[in-house]
Amino acid sequence: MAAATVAVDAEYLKEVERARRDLRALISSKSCAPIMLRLAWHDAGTYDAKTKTGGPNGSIRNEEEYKHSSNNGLKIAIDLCVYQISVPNGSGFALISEEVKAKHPKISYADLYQLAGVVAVEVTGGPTIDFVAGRKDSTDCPKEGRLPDAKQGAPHLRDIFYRMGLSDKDIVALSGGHTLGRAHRERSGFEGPWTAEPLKFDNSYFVELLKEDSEGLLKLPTDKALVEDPEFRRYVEIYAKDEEAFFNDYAASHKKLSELGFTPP
Ligand SMILES: C=CC1=C(C)/C(=C/c2[nH]c(Cc3[nH]c(Cc4[nH]c(OC(C)(C)C)c(C)c4C=C)c(C)c3CCC(=O)O)c(CCC(=O)O)c2C)NC1=O
Ligand SMILES: [Fe+3]
Repeated sequence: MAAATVAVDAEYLKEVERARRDLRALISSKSCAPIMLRLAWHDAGTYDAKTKTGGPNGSIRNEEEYKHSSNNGLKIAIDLCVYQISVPNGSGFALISEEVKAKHPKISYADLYQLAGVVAVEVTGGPTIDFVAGRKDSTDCPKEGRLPDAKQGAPHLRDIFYRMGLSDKDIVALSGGHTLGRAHRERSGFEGPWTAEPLKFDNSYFVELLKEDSEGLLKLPTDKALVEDPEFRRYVEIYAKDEEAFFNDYAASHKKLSELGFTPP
């Protein structure tokens, strides 16, 4: 059963562009591009191509799903879709809460989270990613265990990403998203950034992968699998040498992941 879609008329598309502007302001002002990108992936990365369940449907906003241990920390990003504006009130400042979602009630959470992922890559200097609107929200939460386990290696990565309907090239390109952000011990048990500039979207993740370990920089077991497996390594070497090739492949894989199970209206 293909994922249901919301009616996308001219008004909906205008709302999407208004929300894109609000997300640019929010993500830039809060420097929260990495966690917003992770939120978009964790909503989409549950897709099962065989059963056509999970995928980018906003279900991660439900406590049952954001409480999964692989989603530790993501409630911060879910709540960041509510942003606060401080306004003078005579005796000081009052915080008013202006929910991006409340400002744009027509937009589904599913579209909002994927739009946030696209904007997060754009505002940190990454490639422009084509965004097609129309995802419908679902409250069906997949069982825990559909996202990859960082402690495993290449066979596990293939099991998880092939189940989504993605390829070896997608696995390597999407892992390049670790050019942004960092791991937090209290969330995943891992600690630290993957690159020297965790708020800059570039190909430095792949350059670091091909070097010896650098003090203070992280390599997950799943990251190391990308250089240990000869098929994955082919792409790592291309992306480390050619940032444009990485940007092109990343933009295509990002769009694919953000549209798993979704047939654009
Ligand atoms: C390919 C396998 C893969 C694994 C196992 C993975 C695991 C993973 N990713 C991140 C954080 C993490 N991940 C990501 C992008 C990301 N994540 C992700 O893997 C999925 C979703 C499939 C698991 C994809 C496909 C992408 C692609 C863009 C960002 C931007 C951050 C930093 C967030 C922050 O700074 O808070 C953490 C640390 C969480 C924390 O402690 O805050 C871990 C353990 N990321 C991976 O790529
Ligand atoms: Fe990750």
